[in-house]
Amino acid sequence: MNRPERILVESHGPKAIDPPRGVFGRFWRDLMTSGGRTDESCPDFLRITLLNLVQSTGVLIWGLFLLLLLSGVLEPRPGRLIIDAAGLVIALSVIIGLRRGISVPVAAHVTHAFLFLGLLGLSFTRAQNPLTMTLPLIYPALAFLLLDDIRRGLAGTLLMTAGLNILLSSGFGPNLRDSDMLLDGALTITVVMMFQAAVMALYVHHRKQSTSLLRAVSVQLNELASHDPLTGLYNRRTFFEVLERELARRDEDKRLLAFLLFDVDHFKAYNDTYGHPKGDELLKRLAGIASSVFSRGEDVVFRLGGEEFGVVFHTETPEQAADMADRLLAGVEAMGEPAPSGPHAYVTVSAGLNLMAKGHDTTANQVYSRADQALYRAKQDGRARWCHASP
Ligand SMILES: Nc1nc2c(ncn2[C@@H]2O[C@H](COP(=O)(O)OP(=O)(O)OP(=O)(O)O)[C@@H](O)[C@H]2O)c(=O)[nH]1
Repeated sequence: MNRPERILVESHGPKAIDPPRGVFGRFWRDLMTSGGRTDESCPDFLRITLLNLVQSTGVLIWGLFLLLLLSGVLEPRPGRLIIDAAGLVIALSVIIGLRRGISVPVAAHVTHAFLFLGLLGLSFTRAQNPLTMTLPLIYPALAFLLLDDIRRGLAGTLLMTAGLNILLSSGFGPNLRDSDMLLDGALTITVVMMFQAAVMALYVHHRKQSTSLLRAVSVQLNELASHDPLTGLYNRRTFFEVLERELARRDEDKRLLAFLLFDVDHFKAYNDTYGHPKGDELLKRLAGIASSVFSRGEDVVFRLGGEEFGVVFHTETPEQAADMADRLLAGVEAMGEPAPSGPHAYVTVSAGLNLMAKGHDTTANQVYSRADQALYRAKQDGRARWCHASP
């Protein structure tokens, strides 16, 4: 079967989203969708939402610290103030940047780097606090989701695990004098992180599987939407897409663009005489004959409906196009299928040939309709013949 170079059947459209209720609901939606720049149909929606979530939590935490530092509840040491201000500026920059459309990977890398350094810094400075020791446990999952990359997620996990184990064994961490607790702590962190890594790997594996399943389904849907199920040829819908594309690039090509429309003669009588299943069989055989006559890479054969077929092809000269039409008609007759009625012994087809002159036939509809008029003339003139579309 002939194939056009590229046929895409796409369908998209944003999903309807319930309008958020209340001032807080609207604020939250506005924050998470980067000021309405994204919605659930956006491929990076989850990642952008996560980035907004991490960074808005950052704004809250850094803001609270700033208040505590400025109000004197916490000692406002210059180092603390600098780190706090930097955290606040980065968190706000990422949130505003996402609203303005900065690239998601950039926002993700900035967030990830800050998270990594922050958690590592916390582990060093607050290692005595058991709660701090649990914070890095959330790191691998966040790193993985933010970077959307299993290799980096795993590398980060290993780094963090190694770092924490070195920390613990070098004298930081809770119950430092109790070597059993030390070992327990290191083991727990290692096991938990490895478990997270395993879960991530599993998740990625399943996601890959479902992605390839989705791809296969979409290929099948594309096939169904673009092909005629009886003959396996491209259908009418694809015909118009292909023809529009060929018309658009006609000027770049020195060759002639041609369209041959053909239709079985007395097909109703054939069905009535031999039965509908035999009629179907005949249509399939005709599809095979047309595909073998028009078998060059760029030739495309379509079933346009009922017993009507079309071929879009290129030729060097009008004579060559006429020769192709002759070969198709002769090929059908040579099949030797007994005709149900009419003057011909065997089943025949009639056709209209439209050589799309440059400057004429600017739309696929015009091309089709002029070929259809030529086909009509061929039928009027006694069938089993083809006519040129009048210029
Ligand atoms: N077996 C079969 N018949 C079909 C199919 N689609 C359309 N037909 C039949 O094709 C016949 C077309 O009849 P007409 O339009 O009168 O054309 P015709 O009998 O070929 O007459 P001319 O084209 O003037 O020679 C109708 O009887 C349709 O039922 C199909 O998929 N399978």
